[in-house]
Amino acid sequence: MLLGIARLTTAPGRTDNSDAKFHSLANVAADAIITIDEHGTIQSFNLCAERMFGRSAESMIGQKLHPIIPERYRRLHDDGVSRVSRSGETPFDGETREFHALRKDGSEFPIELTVASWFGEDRRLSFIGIIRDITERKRLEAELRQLATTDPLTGILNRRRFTELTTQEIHRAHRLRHPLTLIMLDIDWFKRINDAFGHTVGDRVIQSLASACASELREIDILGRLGGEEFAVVLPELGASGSLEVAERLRQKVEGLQITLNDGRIVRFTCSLGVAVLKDTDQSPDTLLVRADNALYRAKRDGRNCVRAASDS
Ligand SMILES: Nc1nc2c(ncn2[C@@H]2O[C@H](COP(=O)(O)OP(=O)(O)OP(=O)(O)O)[C@@H](O)[C@H]2O)c(=O)[nH]1
Repeated sequence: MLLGIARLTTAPGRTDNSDAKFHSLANVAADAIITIDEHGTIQSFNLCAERMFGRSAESMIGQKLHPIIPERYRRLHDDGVSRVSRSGETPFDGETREFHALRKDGSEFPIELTVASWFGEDRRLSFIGIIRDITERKRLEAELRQLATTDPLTGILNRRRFTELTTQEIHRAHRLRHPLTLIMLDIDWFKRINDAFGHTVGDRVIQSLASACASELREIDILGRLGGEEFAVVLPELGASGSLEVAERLRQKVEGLQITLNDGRIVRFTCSLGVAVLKDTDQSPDTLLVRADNALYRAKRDGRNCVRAASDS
């Protein structure tokens, strides 16, 4: 749109002053607007750019853009400007892309940049960059991603994200012909804990179990809360015996946990675990989860606070 200013036709009987129009528009714009010549030298730097980068127009006009570009991208920028100037082709014209920019205090922030270019009356190429600070948008995106993937009570993966990552791991294990196992874990007599001590204490039990399990697992393991007092762990690269050992370690760890209430009472709890090994026929987490759930059911039936393997593991 701003590019069009240079080409605006003027109503009959009125004189045009494109420069004045450009500057008055640029200075009320909510985005930073910077123009550079074919050598990458700044020609104009609007008020919003001054605020965004913490630099005055006076100090920037006549300089290169380097002070507002993080050092690692400067070379790339210079090469891009000289390539475009040489060829006269402007591949990003009108496109909006995301980059990082630099404030005077050295802090980096994400921006969205739209570039347009035009040939002046002297046939020289100029560029205009419209820059939007997208820090807030990025923060909200990260927050949304966090909400969509984690369980708010424990901070571990929610069922949806656990299923997504497990699906990826299953495909990887099949492709590489590597082992993979899944453990299902369920707190024993959890309803009694809620009934005896209240929901808030029940929540603390769930939280302490989640963080205890997370601390026992490797970086590559996937821990998720499937719902209520039910959890699952995927152990890539581990076969039946290795995962039975991990499950037994988790069982002992949970058995050793305790929560001290304000009145000094101590709450202890246990969990039951079911282990299933990935088979060639498992194409999604569903069938693996069913076998682990059957093993978990046997652990409950066999008196709880124990580990059982799926019959074919
Ligand atoms: N405090 C709390 N309780 C929950 C939450 N989600 C589910 N529950 C409770 O978890 C309890 C699950 O009880 P059951 O499925 O009967 O199982 P259990 O009492 O653990 O018995 P077993 O699994 O057979 O050992 C129910 O009372 C639910 O209300 C939660 O987020 N917080």
